[in-house]
Amino acid sequence: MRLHRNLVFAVIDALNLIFNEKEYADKVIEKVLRYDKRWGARDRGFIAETTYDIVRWKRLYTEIAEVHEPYSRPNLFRLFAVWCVLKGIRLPDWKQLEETPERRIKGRFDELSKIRKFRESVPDWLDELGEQSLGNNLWTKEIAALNKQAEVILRTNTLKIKKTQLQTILAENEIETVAIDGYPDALKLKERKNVFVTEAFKNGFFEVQDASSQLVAPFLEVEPGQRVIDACAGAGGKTLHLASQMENKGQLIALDIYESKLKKLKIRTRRNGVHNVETRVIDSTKVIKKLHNSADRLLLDAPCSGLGVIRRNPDSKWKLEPQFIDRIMGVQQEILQSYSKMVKKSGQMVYATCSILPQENTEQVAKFLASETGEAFELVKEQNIYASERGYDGFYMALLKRKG
Ligand SMILES: C[S@@+](CC[C@H](N)C(=O)[O-])C[C@H]1O[C@@H](n2cnc3c(N)ncnc32)[C@H](O)[C@@H]1O
Repeated sequence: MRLHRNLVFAVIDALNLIFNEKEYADKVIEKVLRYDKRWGARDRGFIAETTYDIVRWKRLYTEIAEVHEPYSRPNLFRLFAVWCVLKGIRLPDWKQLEETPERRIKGRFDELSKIRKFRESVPDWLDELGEQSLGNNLWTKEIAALNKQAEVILRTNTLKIKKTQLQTILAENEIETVAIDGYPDALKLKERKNVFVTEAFKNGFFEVQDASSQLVAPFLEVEPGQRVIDACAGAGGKTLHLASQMENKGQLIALDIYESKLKKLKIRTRRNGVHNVETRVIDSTKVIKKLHNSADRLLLDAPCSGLGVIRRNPDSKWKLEPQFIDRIMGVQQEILQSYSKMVKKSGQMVYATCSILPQENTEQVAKFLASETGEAFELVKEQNIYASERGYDGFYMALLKRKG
């Protein structure tokens, strides 16, 4: 691979903004990719993937390069040099990469790879928490799987098109996909491509949604004509899936505490040809009270640590703090306690997170069921979805039924 100076400089700029200015990696990449309109898909891919790679392996690379925060520009180049050496890419004779100690880098890599927190590039506290919560074996496998680059998975919008038709249309645009067993609406891209520029996307024929996330809406067992509430709807990834499972019939109420997210959801419903969604901002407890005892189905896709999706957000390894996890666990129980009252007798709800920690998952559900409000519910089934077992994001979901 031949390295182009302007692309590498863009990576260094991106790393500076992410590591030193603490900006979000996805936003930074969007910004940096706007630097030069002439860059093609391969150039853009190089910038995005190299930046994400160095973010993902930050701890390992900084230990190897022996550099510390805040990173000066020469030190960011040292991290880049480590990336090149470990990838087997021949270093160009640029001033910034002079005197790169290639043998020492390889030696340090071999040495540090023996220790999980360095090999898998995680902070001490997270490595300890992962091992305590999941046990040594599962955590070791899981963190390795979560450090792999996520594949691009699409969910067919069955309101508009059949999966096989979508596959044909994409193939005509040189986007080759394969179906995935056990995920009825999913298509996996054979090769990473920007699918958002396609006519098929603009026509609302598909959404980009991880395979594990595609299991959540079906778990709720919705039917056309029901009243369904999606109480933590965000920008609506699962709302749209629920709408297609309801065949656009019945009432789907999407709630969130952020109006900005619900606005994005509205735009997506239009593209998807979804007509049965109504959005409401939770700006007081009244919004929830008005809906008490009214829902046939309720989805609680709760805010969480996001530890199951670090393949997609590798910088969350560096942004996440133990205090945040403690706080969000309080919010999760609060959501279970107060929002479950929206379910009517014999109705069902799903509590889901994109976390792999039992504290946020099965233990939250057990605590809820043991509480006064929870007595009205019974657990029908629950599922832990591990990245190391399925190859997709880590998720948890529990189906609970309100007694008749
Ligand atoms: C895991 S995300 C939801 C993702 C979304 N369901 C999707 O599939 O795209 C959790 C959502 O919960 C929202 N949230 C946080 N605290 C909340 C609360 N107390 N009540 C309702 N929603 C909340 C967040 O704004 C965020 O959009």
